[in-house]
This record gives sequence, structure tokens and C-alpha cells, in this order.
Amino acid sequence: MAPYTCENGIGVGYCVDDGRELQASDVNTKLQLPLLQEADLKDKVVLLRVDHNVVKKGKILDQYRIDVTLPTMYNIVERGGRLIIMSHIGRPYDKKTKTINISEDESVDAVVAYLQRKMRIRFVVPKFRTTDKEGILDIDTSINWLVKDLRNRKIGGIYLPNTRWFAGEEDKGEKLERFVMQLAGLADVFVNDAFGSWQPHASTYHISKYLPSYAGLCMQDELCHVEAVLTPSRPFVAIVAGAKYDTKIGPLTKIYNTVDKLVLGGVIYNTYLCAKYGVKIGGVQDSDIELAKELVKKDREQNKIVEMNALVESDTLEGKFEGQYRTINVKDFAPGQTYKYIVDVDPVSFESGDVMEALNSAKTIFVNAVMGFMPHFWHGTSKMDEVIDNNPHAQKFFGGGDTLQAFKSLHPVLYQAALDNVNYYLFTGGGTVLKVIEEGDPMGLETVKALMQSKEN
Ligand SMILES: Nc1ncnc2c1ncn2[C@@H]1O[C@H](COP(=O)(O)OP(=O)(O)O)[C@@H](O)[C@H]1O
Ligand SMILES: O=C(OP(=O)(O)O)[C@H](O)COP(=O)(O)O
Repeated sequence: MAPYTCENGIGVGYCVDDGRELQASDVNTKLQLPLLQEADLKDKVVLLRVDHNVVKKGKILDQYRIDVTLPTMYNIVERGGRLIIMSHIGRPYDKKTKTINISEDESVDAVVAYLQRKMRIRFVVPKFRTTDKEGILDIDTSINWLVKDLRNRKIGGIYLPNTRWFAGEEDKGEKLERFVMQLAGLADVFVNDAFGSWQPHASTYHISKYLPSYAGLCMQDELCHVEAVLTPSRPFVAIVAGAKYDTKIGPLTKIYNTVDKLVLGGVIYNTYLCAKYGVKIGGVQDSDIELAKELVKKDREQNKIVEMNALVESDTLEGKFEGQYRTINVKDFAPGQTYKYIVDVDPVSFESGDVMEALNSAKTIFVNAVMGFMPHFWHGTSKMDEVIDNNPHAQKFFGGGDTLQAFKSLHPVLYQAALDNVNYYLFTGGGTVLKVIEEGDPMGLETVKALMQSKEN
């Protein structure tokens, strides 16, 4: 406990320090970034990018990603700033049809309702004209009325619609430039607190060219912790599973070089199995199989991928129906064979010698993994969490929106304990941590580079 002395020199209290709070001086030493604490916020409109990507079918499954941004919001408001918040939800842009699907299932409304309950302040979500296929083309000038009310403290904050509903968010040309200029025109300062949103889009990257930009408190915390994954105690085991094959296969081939063992699951594992054994599995794209071949080649030489043999095949992705799913074994795979959907890892796989040995002997485990097609096929993920927890010597890092959601829903008690256990750290972004491992440096993230460049200008 450090005594607290008032300006007049009288000691009237003490400060509590449990040694776990990140000190501003530590952050300064570790990160040469423009920090929120350095920004002049008095009466400034602050455009705050967060990763509140926690909504599935209109409902919040795990509030964690919202909760960790509350300190930044409080800091901004306490220092006189006025908040305009923005986040993406889901992936409304369809790469095949090149259209943006605006669905209420992916609106920010559930997040706004949660924030209002938590903070007891009113947010307003501006309404903009939408198009059928291109999403929202422009931020209407009508928003200026809201910004005026925000400055006059008639409203607590503005929460923009899902950033990925805007045509410019993921664009690379004219629509991007227009959107960024419109965003920049709304505010005086930009704060990026969206560690999980590593993709360099308008609201995460390009905006920093036009506004003085700073790293928020959650971003700082995460960037400081991610160092530990870059200098792991060995053996270092990474478990990567889930659905986002397109953005995760790139980092995976480089991550392969830094880990001692790699465990794969989900669509990523399915793709790998197709590439290795010449089988066909429902939902796996031919172009992705080509990308996975490099991983297969590497592993023939270095043998780091720990295969899980017992898997669950389902005839349908509509649900889990009696008689329509079964356990299959990789040992029976032969070139040309076709499987419907492989939707989970059978828990017995985690009891097999190689997997058990890898997870029990690990000193560092990084998990960005939902092993099965949720919510129906959850047994594999549940078993994985248990086996990892049974290793008392390992530093355990979990990261990823769905990874945390699954962890919380399958093991609520363990999840709650993990939040307060020094052997665990939960990152808000899984893809981001993979990207950092790929780059070998948190400063290698495009979104972080943009903040650095803003500092230099
Ligand atoms: N075999 C599978 N087939 C289809 N979807 C899967 C499969 N395994 C996992 N998934 C899905 O992957 C999603 C999680 O993947 P991803 O978004 O990459 O994870 P995270 O958000 O933790 O980074 C979950 O919604 C889960 O239902
Ligand atoms: O959920 C997220 O990442 P994650 O699934 O890697 O944790 C982030 O919100 C980033 O989403 P994106 O991968 O669609 O850019």
C-alpha cells in the first residue's frame, strides 16, 4: 500500500496496488506508441474504435470484449472527451458475390443496449441510407445534429452502425477514401482500442492518417501481454482451430516455425487433412487446399503437427440429429474418399498419447481454437479446455472472440477463475495474436504501425 498525500502535504489515505495493474511507466517503456494518456481530450470529440464483435444472431454471447474497453471510455469521458464509438460485427461482406448484407443479426444494437445498462448513459445510433448490395455509401450530414448534441452533452455518446455495413470500410479505392474523410470529419481525435481488429480497414488503419491517433488502454494492455507469447517458455504448443481459414492460414505457415508442436482443429484441420491425405471434406474449398499443401510439406520434414485421429462426421450442418453423425478415424483415410462435414474432434482424441503428451509437457500453450461446429458439436472443445487446465505448469493464453465465448459457455466456473488466475491470460483477439507471432513483433501489426506513423507526423 502506498500512502496518498494531498497537494497540501497531508497524508489522508493510501493507494491499493496488488502488483497486477499495468503501470503507465511500464507501458511507456514497452511501447513507443502514442498513448491515450498523452492526448488532450478536453471538449474534444473522440472517435473510438473498439472490437465489440460479440454479437451472434442479434445476441451477445460473452461481454468480455465490451467490458475490457470500459476503462478507455471512462478515461476519455473523465478527461472531458465526447465519445463516438465504432466497431465491426461479423463479416457482412460476401467475398463471392461482392455484396454487403445488412442484417439486424449483425447490428450494434445489442452492444449499445448492454453499454447503456452498464454505464447508465444514453447512446444514439445514427440512421443512414442503405443500398441493396453496397451497404451504406455515405455518412449523411444529418449526423452533425447529433455531434452538436454530443458536444453540448445532451447525449452521452454516439455509437455508429456496424463499420462493415459501410461500403468504404473494406474497400481499397475511392469509396474507402470518401468514408475515411467522412469519419475524420466527425472528430478531433482517434483512439484505437480494438486489439482484435487487426485487419487494416478504414476504421482501424486509414483513419490514423487524418486524425491525431492514440492507443487505448485495452490495446496497451494486450500489446504488453502479447510479448509473453513471443518469448514463450518451451515447449510451446499452439492450438489453432475454427472457421476463419482465409485469414488464418497465412500466419499459420510462419507460426509453424516458432512453435514446438501445433494442434489443428475445425475447418483449418479439415483443409489440412484434405491436403495431406487427398480426401474431400464438405465445406473445404479447393483453393484453400492448395494453400495448406505448404504446411503439409513443412510437416513432412519437421513433424510438429500433432494429429487427432478420432473425428466426428455429420451429414448436415443444420444441427445434430440422431443417426446423422458418427465418429470416423483419420487412419482409415484414403485418397479420393469423400466425407460429408467433419464437425468436431471426438474427445477421445485428446486422450491419445501424442496429444496428451504435447499438452501435458507444454510450458506455454496458446489457444485460438473452437474444435467443433458450435453450438451443436461442443464435446471436443470442452475436452480440450479440461486437458489444458490439467497442466499446472503451463502458462495458458486463450485468444479469440469465439474461443472465449466457447470457453465461457462450456466451463463457466473455470472461465471465471481464469480471469483472475496468473497462469491464464485471455486475449480479446485470436487472429491478432496469430498475426503478431507471424510478424515476430506486436509493432508489426498494421493498425499499430498506423498509430506510430500518426505520432511521427
Ligand atoms: N468443423 C467445423 N465446421 C464448421 N465450423 C466450425 C468447425 N469447427 C469450428 N467451427 C466454427 O468456427 C467458429 C470459430 O472460429 P473463429 O472465428 O476462427 O474463432 P475465433 O473467433 O475464436 O478466432 C465457431 O463459430 C465454430 O462454430
Ligand atoms: O473476432 C475477431 O477475431 P478472432 O476471431 O480472431 O478473435 C475480430 O473481431 C476480428 O474479426 P475479423 O477476423 O472478421 O476481422
